[in-house]
Amino acid sequence: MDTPAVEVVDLVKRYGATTAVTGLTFTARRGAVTALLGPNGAGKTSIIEICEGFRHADGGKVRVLGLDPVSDATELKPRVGVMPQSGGVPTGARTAEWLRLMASFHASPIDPDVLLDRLGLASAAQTPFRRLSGGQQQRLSLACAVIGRPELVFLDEPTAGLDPQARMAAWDLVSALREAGVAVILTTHYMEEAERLADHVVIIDRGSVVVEGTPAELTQGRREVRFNTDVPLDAEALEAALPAGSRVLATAAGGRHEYAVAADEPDALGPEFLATVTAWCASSGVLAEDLRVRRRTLEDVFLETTGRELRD
Ligand SMILES: Nc1ncnc2c1ncn2[C@@H]1O[C@H](COP(=O)(O)OP(=O)(O)OP(=O)(O)O)[C@@H](O)[C@H]1O
Repeated sequence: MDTPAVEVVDLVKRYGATTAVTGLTFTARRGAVTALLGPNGAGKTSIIEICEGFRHADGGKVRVLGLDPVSDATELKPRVGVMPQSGGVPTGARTAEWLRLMASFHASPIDPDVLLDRLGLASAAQTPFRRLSGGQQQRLSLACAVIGRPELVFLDEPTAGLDPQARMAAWDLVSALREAGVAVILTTHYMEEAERLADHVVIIDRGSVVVEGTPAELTQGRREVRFNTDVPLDAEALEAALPAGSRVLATAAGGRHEYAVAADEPDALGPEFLATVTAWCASSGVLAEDLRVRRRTLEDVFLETTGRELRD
């Protein structure tokens, strides 16, 4: 049981001329939720599908529960739960019937009726897959991934498109799996989801890890000063007055000029830093309104490490 749930070392994946994963390394612990975050096209699905044994790597090492996902696929299959992004359920299959069939392939499955109830699918038990709403189809896929009580489950965007109630139910299920000692590898575009569920967050951009840690480690000590003014400021001059590595982000909205000022290092934004900002404003004859020091969220860290420009 000492081997990690997933160990990825120097992973490389190419599609023709595109290198989607460029020497990526991370480890996911057993009994923990590991979230892979990244902008569109960062390489998350490629990594997950290689770990699931659905795609071949072009370089590096991947071990899942200590085994090779391709050559040990038969041994891994009953121990690993997979939630396919596009359902994987025949269109005519009825919800409960399909889940019972999936349960029959496992030695000690979760009771299908309990799972249907838990995921709010009891009223759709007799409905064929094609008549389920998108959110119901998504929840049935999630149920299929966990029905066999896997040691490890891969969830690729499990709550994409779910309404808030269904998302909550999915979060409760993921938390319950973790409590039961299951390792969960999750991709998501919802930062709140990662912040709530993940023990470890790996932020990926352009096929490599840009930063990783617990949500607390990634956000701890990281603060920013926000304020707005009715006249534009010389942001470069403010930046020059602050300790090296500080950044001033300016945006204009509703006739106001808004500023977010951040320090480079965690804990660098203290009382003196704040005093420097307000003194600079005073010397420029500018009143900083709605001034506040706020803790930065995982979303702030994500945008800072992966940039703000749109991806393809
Ligand atoms: N089968 C394929 N053939 C060619 N290129 C592909 C293929 N699958 C993925 N890619 C490319 O590899 C890169 C990584 O894609 P991937 O789907 O792994 O990213 P992702 O992080 O999961 O993105 P998203 O958040 O949009 O789901 C992208 O540039 C994508 O266009």
